[in-house]
Amino acid sequence: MNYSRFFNPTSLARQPSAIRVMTAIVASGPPSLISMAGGMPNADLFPIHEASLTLRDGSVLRIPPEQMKKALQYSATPGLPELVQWMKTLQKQMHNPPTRGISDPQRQLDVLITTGSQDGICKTMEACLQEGQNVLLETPTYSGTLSIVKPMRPKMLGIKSDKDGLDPAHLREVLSKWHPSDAKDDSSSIPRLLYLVPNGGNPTGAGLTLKRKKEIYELAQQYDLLILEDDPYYYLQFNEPYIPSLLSMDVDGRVVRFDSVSKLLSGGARVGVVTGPKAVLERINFHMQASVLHTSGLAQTCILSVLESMGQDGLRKHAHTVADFYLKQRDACIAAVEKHLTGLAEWSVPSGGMFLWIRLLHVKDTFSLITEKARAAEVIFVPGQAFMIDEAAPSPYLRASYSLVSPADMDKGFQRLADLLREQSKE
Ligand SMILES: Cc1ncc(COP(=O)(O)O)c(CNc2cc3ccccc3n(O)c2=O)c1O
Repeated sequence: MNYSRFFNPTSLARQPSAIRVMTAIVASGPPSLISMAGGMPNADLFPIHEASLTLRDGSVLRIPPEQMKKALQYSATPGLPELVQWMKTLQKQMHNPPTRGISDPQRQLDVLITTGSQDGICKTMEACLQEGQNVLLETPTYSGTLSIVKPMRPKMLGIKSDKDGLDPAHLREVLSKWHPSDAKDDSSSIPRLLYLVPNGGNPTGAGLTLKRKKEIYELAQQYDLLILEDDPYYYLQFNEPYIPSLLSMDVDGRVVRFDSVSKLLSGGARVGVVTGPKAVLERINFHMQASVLHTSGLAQTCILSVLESMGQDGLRKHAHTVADFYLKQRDACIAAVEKHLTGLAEWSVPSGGMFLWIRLLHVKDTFSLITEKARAAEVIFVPGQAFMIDEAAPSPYLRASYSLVSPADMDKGFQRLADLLREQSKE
């Protein structure tokens, strides 16, 4: 793999920050090392001395003084070593990535803690994209990624998707404009990056089938694409066994995977996990050294304490409990739309995640309906335009999230939407 072809000049210009290099040396040095290098504050002066976390099951996790000192002090950019190691073990267990132990230092698998997977995606896009460059994005897709990508003004090539996720046939059709050999020509306009959400799609709730993942991976090999596998809903798949990830089939080191603790443990802790080839994670690491230095040590420590108390099996058990909750919520949501929107809208039943993607049958564009009339009727959704590459184009879609609302309120909410649609059709 020639990774340099994926990075823009700004990313290639990034070098290790001197301060972060010193921090790493101090952290790994012998106790006899006398360091007057890092401008670190004296942690003995920090007012927070220790903490305890009471979990819902009544157990109490202690963060003792020595661990609290580390949590409150500056720490390594890639993440607290113990948390990085925990995540490496989890990724091995869940995905068994083929690049885990390979000798090639560029392709060898690595793990990095970011401030939410959002920041991992952001820094990866900021390392790779250039104005006017072709980039492949599933469509519709996560509005947060579109807000990262659009200001960089690449040429966004939307790849169609359906209830089974991104359509490999359309990906093949779009790529057929080039020849695989163009990937060896630096001056070629051939796309180099593919972004997708494989499970519990946002906004669609769609899940990529294994067959499609294999086809997508083969196309990525043929055209030398880097695949950004944005997968915060992996553990919110409603069917088991989980469909194997693209990371699990990544023999080349071309998959950069984004996981998140947001849907299982805490969204506000802002802890994400990037897993992928060292050559790519190094670029993100250098960018973090210049931006945030590292993700909050306190947040990482709290998450690590919970994970260590759960263990890998406990986390999977917790994930099943969470997925079961969202499955019940999904079923209540489907019951409500079947009751109120049959004949007025159409939808596919989500295979994971927390979103239902609804197409209104007699509405050209949902934007004003939702932001004005639905709001007045005291029910709110997200208009489809938010998930489109061309946000100016009318969209008959809306995204409903069933994560927070009770089944009774879902029923009321869709009743209000149905009344609105019937009112509108009389106009
Ligand atoms: C596909 C995909 N990739 C990455 C992320 C970011 O996850 P994180 O940074 O690891 O927490 C997300 C989070 N999506 C949303 C978050 C959110 C937060 C407050 C309010 C609304 C929100 N809505 O609507 C969302 O869709 C996602 O869906």
